[in-house]
Amino acid sequence: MRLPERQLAVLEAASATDERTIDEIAAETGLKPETVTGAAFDLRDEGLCSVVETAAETLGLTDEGRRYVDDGLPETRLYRAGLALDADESAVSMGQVIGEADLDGPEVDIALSNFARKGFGSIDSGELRVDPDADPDADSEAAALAALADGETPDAADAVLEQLDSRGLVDHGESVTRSVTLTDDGVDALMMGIEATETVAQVTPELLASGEWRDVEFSEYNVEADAPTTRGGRKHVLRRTADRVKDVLVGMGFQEMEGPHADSDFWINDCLFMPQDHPARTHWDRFALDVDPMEDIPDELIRRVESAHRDGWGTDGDGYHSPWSEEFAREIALRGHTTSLSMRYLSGIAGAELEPPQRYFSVEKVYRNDTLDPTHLLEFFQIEGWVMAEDLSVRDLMGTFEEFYRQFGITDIRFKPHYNPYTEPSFELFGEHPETGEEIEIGNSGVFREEVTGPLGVDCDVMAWGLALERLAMLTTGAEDIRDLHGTLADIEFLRDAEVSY
Ligand SMILES: N[C@@H](Cc1ccccc1)C(=O)O
Repeated sequence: MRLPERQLAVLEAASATDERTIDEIAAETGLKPETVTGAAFDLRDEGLCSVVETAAETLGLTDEGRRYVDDGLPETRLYRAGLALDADESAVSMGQVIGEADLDGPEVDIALSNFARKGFGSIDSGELRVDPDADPDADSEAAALAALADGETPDAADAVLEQLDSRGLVDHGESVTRSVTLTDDGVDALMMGIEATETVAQVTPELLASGEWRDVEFSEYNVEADAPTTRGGRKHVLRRTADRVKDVLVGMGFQEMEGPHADSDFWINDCLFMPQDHPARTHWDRFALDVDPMEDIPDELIRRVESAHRDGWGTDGDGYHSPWSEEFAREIALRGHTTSLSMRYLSGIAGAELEPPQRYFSVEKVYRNDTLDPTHLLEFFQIEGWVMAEDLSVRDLMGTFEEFYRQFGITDIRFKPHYNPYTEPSFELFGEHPETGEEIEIGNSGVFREEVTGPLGVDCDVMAWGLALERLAMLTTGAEDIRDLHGTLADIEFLRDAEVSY
């Protein structure tokens, strides 16, 4: 039997009774591990050996963890800066210690909370004192980080590793170990004697020029060899979710709306029968812009909207009887919802011909002065939509959502009665988070009141909604924190792999 030299070397290094790993064989033969892997697969294909793969969890460091190995843990830097400023003698102002430690951004909070947790000292009324007996050099978390950085298994208690993990410093990976064992055929072949053939891995100009290429044996490509993962650019998962939403809605017969991000309060709120003293319209919730008021709003429409606010419209309700200012209505702000677009289209000023039935949607950005948290961003995307038809009922609304969300594999949405000044009845929508099992709010909806449709000149039913694109993406990707999806804290590893399920 004849075999390429390296296959023969691997065969001779393998054993019929012990599993030998690729690394062991590589060390023994002096071949590179990837060459051994290739040869082992070739031998397996010839039936001369078997290859078994075992996966094991590996621990490494995240970028943040690696940074701390280089620069020191933030709490340790805080402690040392405190010592340098004699904060063991008397308390020193926190700002000064933070400056000396050169801590910035989120690292400040990280430093303070861990400083306190590790008993490095005390913090009281903006002043910091370090405990001279504390010893950051003996810190088990720092030692475990250093071990992980060196690719070693840290000799640390589970609690220490859990702590590092919860600080987001540990990267969990998987490594595959391949082991080779001789088969009976392999043993027989070795006993009968094998001759080595020279193989050539690469064609060279010399081989071609001399014509020698005709006589040599070429090694085969090993398409199973490990290769580094290459990451090309890809569309952001939110953009892919938005594209998918558009496809689904177009498939359901909807047309797309577009319009300004900065709009007059008239379109954002007044048309929606939102009283001018509503909390959402006050300066702390609204991003007001210091620009000229909007001129081009049809005068007759302004009068009709004003009249709905002052005296009511249609059969029930008699308006707010509170002051209504045209000046305020013309002021410009960043839209807090895209229902401003629905108002523009329903009024006809967007140019659409509106005989029922009609269906419109948009997937556009909105702006709210909210507090950032796992489910709130200051800028996010709304999936706005409305259906105009004679005699719509709540079943139509629920059925539309059920059909829409089903396209994303979400079949368990729930409805909760709600209140909006502009719809009656109104419903909030909830979906269950696939990872946490929590019910999260995914949208708000309802049937527009006569006070909204009447002044716009619409005399049939209009049901409408605003759904949160990011929340939909949380349900489809399993992201637990909306800030992992976009913004400065986005999780790049997550974004590289996240798929839009449907
Ligand atoms: N504008 C509402 C959503 C909505 C639109 C249309 C009708 C009802 C509700 C929101 O932002 O929450």
